[in-house]
Amino acid sequence: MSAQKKALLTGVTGQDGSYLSELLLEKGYEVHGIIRRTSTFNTDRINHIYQDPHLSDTKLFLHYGDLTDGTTLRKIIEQVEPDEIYNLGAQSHVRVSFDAPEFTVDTVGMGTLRLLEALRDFQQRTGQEVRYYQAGSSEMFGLVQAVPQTETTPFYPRSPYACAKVYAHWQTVNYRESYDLFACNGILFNHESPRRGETFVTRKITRAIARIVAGKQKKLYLGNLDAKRDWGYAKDYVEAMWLMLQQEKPDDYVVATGETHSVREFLEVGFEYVGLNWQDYVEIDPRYFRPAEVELLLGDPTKAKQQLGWEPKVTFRDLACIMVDADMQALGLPTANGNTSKDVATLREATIGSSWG
Ligand SMILES: Nc1nc2c(ncn2[C@@H]2O[C@H](COP(=O)(O)OP(=O)(O)O[C@H]3O[C@H](CO)[C@@H](O)[C@H](O)[C@@H]3O)[C@@H](O)[C@H]2O)c(=O)[nH]1
Repeated sequence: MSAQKKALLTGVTGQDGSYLSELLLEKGYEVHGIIRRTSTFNTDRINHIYQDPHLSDTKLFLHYGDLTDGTTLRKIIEQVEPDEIYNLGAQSHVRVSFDAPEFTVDTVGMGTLRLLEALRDFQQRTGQEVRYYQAGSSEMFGLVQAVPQTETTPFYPRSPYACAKVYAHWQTVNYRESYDLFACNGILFNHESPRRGETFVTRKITRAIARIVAGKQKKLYLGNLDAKRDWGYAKDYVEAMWLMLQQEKPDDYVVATGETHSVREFLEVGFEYVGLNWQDYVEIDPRYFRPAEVELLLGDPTKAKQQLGWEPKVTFRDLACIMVDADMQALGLPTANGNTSKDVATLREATIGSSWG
């Protein structure tokens, strides 16, 4: 292993990729991210940590590639020789996965297999250990089998996205057991932040609140308000990813807060925070319903707490308020009273992030 650790991330331009890159850079890593070529810039979330690669102290490097392109993944691994790989890339929108199932499964399912194969070959050929983190999802639990959900709760996926995540999960377990790879699955429950893509429900709500306050929007159209999620703060969650790869043995962990709240409750907290009544603004549009819905997610993070020493730090209410404040600030509005200004200051840097879908 080189003196300075090197990490390779897929999904580096996403919410989690940007927070994880910051964390790894703080820890002295050299960070390599794989980005997709797009006709418009897609690096908003990492622009603040990106430096000109010609500078001698550059620590963040970007490589063009894609989870659908195994040859390039191999080339990048050969070139970077990473100590750790974090597979965060995906078509990650559950609703969109019903519209684009093949693409979703190709990136999420086959993409994971391509990466694991490339990693296995590299490790076997060079003898260098590469630790692997697989971004698993609480969506894998799908139709409720038991609550709270733990590492041993059976999966019952309810979307093309979730089916592909289950496939990726078991491939990761299989590669660990078959080839003695240090490969971990993080089963992460929903995690949000001001960098969340605008089409996920929390950010859709907080962005709409700010736009309503600014007079730029009159209505907010949503789907199922009864769905319940275990919502945590993304910055807390990337720490758990890193911790998993620092253990003596590879294993799988649930990462969650242990609390569940409905979409309706998120609306209540967010609108109330700016002194508005959500019922005056929200309308239901069936286009946002899903062919099959996951009604209830509630995780039990006991194993992560005990074995990783990991704790979620941001509560449900604080999370909603942090996100509202950040969206207010992005529109040049004063933030509402009562929020922790430290969090807003830390988060102001990146109220961006457009995920399509
Ligand atoms: N996106 C969206 N969701 C809505 C809306 N109205 C209601 N919802 C409901 O809000 C819940 C949360 O939806 P999302 O924020 O889109 O997230 P998700 O489907 O739970 O998936 C997210 O979390 C997973 C981990 O559990 C991740 O794996 C996945 O990639 C994604 O980040 C779902 O039950 C959805 O039906 C809407 O207008 N838009």
